[in-house]
Amino acid sequence: MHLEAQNLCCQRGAQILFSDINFRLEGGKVLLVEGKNGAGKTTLLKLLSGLRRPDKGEIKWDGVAINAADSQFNQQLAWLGHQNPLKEEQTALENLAMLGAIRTRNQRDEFDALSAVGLGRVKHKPVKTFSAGMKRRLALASLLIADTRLWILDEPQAALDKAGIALYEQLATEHLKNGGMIVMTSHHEVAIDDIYIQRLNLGH
Ligand SMILES: Nc1ncnc2c1ncn2[C@@H]1O[C@H](COP(=O)(O)OP(=O)(O)OP(=O)(O)O)[C@@H](O)[C@H]1O
Repeated sequence: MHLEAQNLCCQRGAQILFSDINFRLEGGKVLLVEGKNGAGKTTLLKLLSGLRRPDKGEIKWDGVAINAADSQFNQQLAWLGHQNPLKEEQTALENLAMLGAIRTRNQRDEFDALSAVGLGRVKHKPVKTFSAGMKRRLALASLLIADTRLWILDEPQAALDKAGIALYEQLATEHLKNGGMIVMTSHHEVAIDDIYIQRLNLGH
């Protein structure tokens, strides 16, 4: 499986954010999308997730346009934006069950995923009692129960402490070792082995 972008262009108002973006991402690779504040990283991730259409160019999953009727793209995608898709009144376990229901599941259960991100002891607590870092950990747990090849993650490490960042890097590396792919942004260096890394700099 592979994700491919061909001659992508995106305009916002009169401003051309980026043009002629090309890449091909294979299993076992992470694409680090780099660039300053406002360079268009989030916008590019939204295009790649199918949440927004490019002004020009094509995005293909295994050679098929991601918005084509016969595309397998949506079954293979786990998207995590800036904001955590969590319900404040519900517990960690309830939130994870809800997030699990919207994606193809793997064999891992919610309890195991919550333990893996260090939230095992607060699984029955409502999310409104969580810190920002705990909420991000919970959002990341949703990736662990999904059977999706591609993770597209906008600043997955935001709000995480040092241990949380290391945990994310470890989970990401496991996903890559299993043949998964990741597209992500980060304003910090990401400690994932160079052999997995592909970079895309949006300049500006
Ligand atoms: N809803 C919107 N309407 C109009 N312009 C927008 C909107 N959202 C973003 N923009 C513009 O698009 C540009 C790119 O924004 P984007 O969020 O993709 O950048 P980014 O690289 O992710 O930034 P950051 O590092 O701050 O997260 C910015 O110049 C911004 O002003």
